[in-house]
Amino acid sequence: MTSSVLVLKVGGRLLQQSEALSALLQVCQRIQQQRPLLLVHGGGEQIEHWLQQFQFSSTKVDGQRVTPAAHIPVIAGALAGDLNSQLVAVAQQAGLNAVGLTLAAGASIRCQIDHSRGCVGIPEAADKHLLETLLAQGFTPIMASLAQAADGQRLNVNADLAAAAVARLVDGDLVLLTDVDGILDKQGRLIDTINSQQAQQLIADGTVVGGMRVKLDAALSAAQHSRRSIAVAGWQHASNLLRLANGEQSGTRIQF
Ligand SMILES: Nc1ncnc2c1ncn2[C@@H]1O[C@H](COP(=O)(O)OP(=O)(O)O)[C@@H](O)[C@H]1O
Ligand SMILES: CC(=O)N[C@@H](CCC(=O)OP(=O)(O)O)C(=O)O
Repeated sequence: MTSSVLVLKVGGRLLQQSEALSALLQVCQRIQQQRPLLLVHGGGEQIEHWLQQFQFSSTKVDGQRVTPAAHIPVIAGALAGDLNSQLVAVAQQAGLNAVGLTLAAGASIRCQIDHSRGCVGIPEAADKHLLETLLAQGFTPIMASLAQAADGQRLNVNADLAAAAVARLVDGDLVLLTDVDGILDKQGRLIDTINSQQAQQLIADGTVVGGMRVKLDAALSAAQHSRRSIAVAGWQHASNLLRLANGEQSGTRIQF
């Protein structure tokens, strides 16, 4: 049994699949009996939908959303309001003592502003006191990928980068769950392991693009920093997560 924290990132598409979500959170509840668990979530598709409802058009550059200040109330409503409270509710139904937070809670994560994209944060580990306190008391923090700058400006943060910063903060193992089985090669076959050189090649030759490119960057920097491998795996089969939590292989392992 390991006592290191498991940091699990889930994206917006999982939150639209109620059966898969509740199956996954039941597995989370079993894992939480063995080791501290923390969730970080995104919600890219829901943000897209909410922005359209408010007649805003939105673009991404290299997998990350360009975020004018006028979009922030809508994004905060989607991420920290609707999705976070939904995830907390499902987690509590599964028996977890879940606490909904943003990255800004307890000044856990601080951000530089990515001025090229507007109100977007580049997250860094900052203060672990709040998360360590919650984890030590058996709570399961569930963090929405919304942060703030030093001047209090709220910032939209890519959830994979957010999860990597949180994993660094709590010195945890990082699992990035997504809607595909892992990172696929040009023929659509699952790649078992990727090292730093292979990652650069997969990005340079256009095999890994968009959201998966951000995920691979996040995983690589987390692996290099923690000197541990990082998993990118699918959420479709909740048993995958149990295997990963037990140190077994599932999906793609990003090596340092
Ligand atoms: N080489 C690749 N292997 C797998 N998925 C890829 C690859 N390149 C791009 N993608 C895309 O990345 C998506 C996952 O990233 P993203 O949409 O950001 O998901 P999430 O919401 O889980 O973070 C996949 O659904 C797929 O369309
Ligand atoms: C800056 C940036 O790109 N922020 C993301 C935050 C949500 C996210 O990352 O959601 P998924 O995990 O579902 O992709 C966005 O606005 O889509």
